[in-house]
Amino acid sequence: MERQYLNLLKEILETGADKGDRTGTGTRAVFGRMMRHDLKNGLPLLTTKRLHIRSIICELLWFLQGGTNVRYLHENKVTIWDEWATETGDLGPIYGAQWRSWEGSDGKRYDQVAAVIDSIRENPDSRRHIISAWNVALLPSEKKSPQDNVKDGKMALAPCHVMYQFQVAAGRLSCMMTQRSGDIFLGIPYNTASTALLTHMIARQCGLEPGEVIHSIGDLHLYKNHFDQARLQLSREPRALPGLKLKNKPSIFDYTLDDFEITGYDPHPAIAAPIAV
Ligand SMILES: Nc1nc(=O)c2c([nH]1)NC[C@@H]1CN(c3ccc(C(=O)N[C@@H](CCC(=O)O)C(=O)O)cc3)CN21
Ligand SMILES: O=c1ccn([C@H]2C[C@H](O)[C@@H](COP(=O)(O)O)O2)c(=O)[nH]1
Repeated sequence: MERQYLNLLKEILETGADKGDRTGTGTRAVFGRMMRHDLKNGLPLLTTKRLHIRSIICELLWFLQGGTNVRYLHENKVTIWDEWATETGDLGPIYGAQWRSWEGSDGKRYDQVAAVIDSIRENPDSRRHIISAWNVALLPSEKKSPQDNVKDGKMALAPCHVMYQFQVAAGRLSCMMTQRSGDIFLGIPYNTASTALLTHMIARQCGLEPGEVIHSIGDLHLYKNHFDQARLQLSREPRALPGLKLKNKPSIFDYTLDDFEITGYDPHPAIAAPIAV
């Protein structure tokens, strides 16, 4: 499980192509990789460094509420989106807006999360259980700052985790998440864990067992100022995966932080790294 992650980290360091990027930091990158995590083996949280699980859960709850302002994150002492927000805390129509209220050309608002739960319940065999954030009309300009994009009514950042596709088979719900761009040291561990939590939550709402999380990534990169941290992490041995105890709730939109209990998480210490803005 975690070996897949460590192997990708090693592959990028040893064989990746050096390339520039929007943030000006510089990266070493590969293109088109996949990790698979069977949720029956545990919650896919890294153990070779401690992850700040409260940030991951709160960010997911914020998306599920349709949140696009850092206010809710701040109320929970989560600061991971601060660098991209305007002075009023706004991030434009990012994930939360697209998941819960995608504006159609007919002027109607579409709740993709509620719709995907309905479709999984009513037509489990469908191959169209999808939540997409790639709303072309609202993509930001790479030539402008996140804050200027928000002022133009655009997203602060283009969606990275672009699409979630669910499949029901043999009573299990699996999710393939497609990510166009992945910061392997800081972003990817959050994205894998978040997708696993979302899969558990939707499975519970639909009376299904959680299946696999398949994480597919386009440009997968290690920022140049994360090389030493990556080497330190590669020197560590993975430990047993933690478990998740999730409360039952009438609706997926009723969850709060207290409804998640992570059991048996015994990671190596956290490794600090600067975020590329
Ligand atoms: N360059 C970059 N990488 C990302 O992963 C990323 C972005 N930008 N922009 C939008 C969001 C914000 N995300 C973030 C932002 C910060 C951390 C971070 O600094 N994590 C620390 C702990 C900090 C905390 O949770 O309070 C870590 O050690 O994991 C992680 C993901 C993921 N996304
Ligand atoms: O959930 C997320 C959000 C962002 N990232 C990373 C991937 C890139 O390093 C940057 C985004 O920059 P782009 O120039 O828009 O690709 O943020 C992530 O890994 N996970």
